[in-house]
Amino acid sequence: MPAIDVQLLRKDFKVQQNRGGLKGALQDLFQRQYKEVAAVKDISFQIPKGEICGYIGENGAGKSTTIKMLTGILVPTSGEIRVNGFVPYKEREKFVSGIGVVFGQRSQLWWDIGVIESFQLLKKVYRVSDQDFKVRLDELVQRLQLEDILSRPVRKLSLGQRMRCELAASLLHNPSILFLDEPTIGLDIVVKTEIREFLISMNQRYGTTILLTTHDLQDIEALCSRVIMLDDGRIIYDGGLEELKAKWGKGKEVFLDFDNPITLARLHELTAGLETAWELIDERRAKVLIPQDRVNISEVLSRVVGVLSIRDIKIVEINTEDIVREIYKSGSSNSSSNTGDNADITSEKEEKETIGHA
Ligand SMILES: Nc1ncnc2c1ncn2[C@@H]1O[C@H](COP(=O)(O)OP(=O)(O)OP(=O)(O)O)[C@@H](O)[C@H]1O
Repeated sequence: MPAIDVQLLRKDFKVQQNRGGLKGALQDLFQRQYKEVAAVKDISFQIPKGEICGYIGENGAGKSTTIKMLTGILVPTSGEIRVNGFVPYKEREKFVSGIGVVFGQRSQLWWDIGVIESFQLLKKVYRVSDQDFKVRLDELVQRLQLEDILSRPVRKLSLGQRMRCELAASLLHNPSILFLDEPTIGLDIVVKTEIREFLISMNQRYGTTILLTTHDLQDIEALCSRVIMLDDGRIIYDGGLEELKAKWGKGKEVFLDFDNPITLARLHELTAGLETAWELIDERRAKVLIPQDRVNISEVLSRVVGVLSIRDIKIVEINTEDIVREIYKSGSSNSSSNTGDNADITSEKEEKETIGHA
């Protein structure tokens, strides 16, 4: 039995429509008009036990709506869901004892009381025995370094401290499935890394199944062996991260610094017959885009390096951000949610280069 089994899952929302102008407002007062918005459109997927799966897509793609249905907060319009064998919005008590949920933007902890008191309340809610609670708490306190913050009220914690407490809270009852909605949002890189390491250790130690939505593709790279990508309520990719890269990736970009001035014509001449795209950066520097599936990178390099004197070489793998952006562009060409505004992603690209020297 898979941990999560979703068949033709759909959620339509009824949204109130406003007619314009005074006349429209008056009409609205007496007779409301509604339209249906399909947030999730008949999607199907299975997640086996012990898998960490990334659930990604642009704003408004339907990620949170799916998570809400999977955790029983929303009732689907149609379709089937089984999580741990349960229908999430039925059999609530049995169902919730097997899952943990963290919404990065919302807290499950009580704001004004000490963290430990929140934990004790959750112990009661989930009916965890004294002994299990102690063992579990000790482990979580140690792994998430909560020792010094346990007695503080949540409102006095930093975001990173709060998120570590949220994770502990979601795991106190030892659930086998963890749903995380943007768990690293707003956190600095150190805390992000700690949280990723913690999640990997939980997964390895207890076989915890994790479904994670994130806009942070580094989360995906660090954690997920599988990615489900949603666009406008539909799944447009479901598979491994490596296949995603191989399928959609454009290849490698190589930056070359030459000892002497160089021309485009000379570079084209040297790589004649190979499908490469050269660009001059300045008179001694050039970059070349090499499509991985069609051209062998060492062939290109040997033709150039053997002839011209090279000061430095930098190889940049077209990273997942770019690939995902490509997918968004092609996958959502009919979607109104695609803004095409990816400037911030582009600017990050250079920082995440993998640098190799030939
Ligand atoms: N309660 C609701 N009533 C009406 N429409 C809703 C409701 N919740 C979500 N929607 C709509 O459903 C669509 C999917 O929203 P959802 O929040 O699931 O997207 P998302 O992928 O989680 O986006 P984000 O990354 O911004 O959180 C959007 O068009 C949204 O406006």
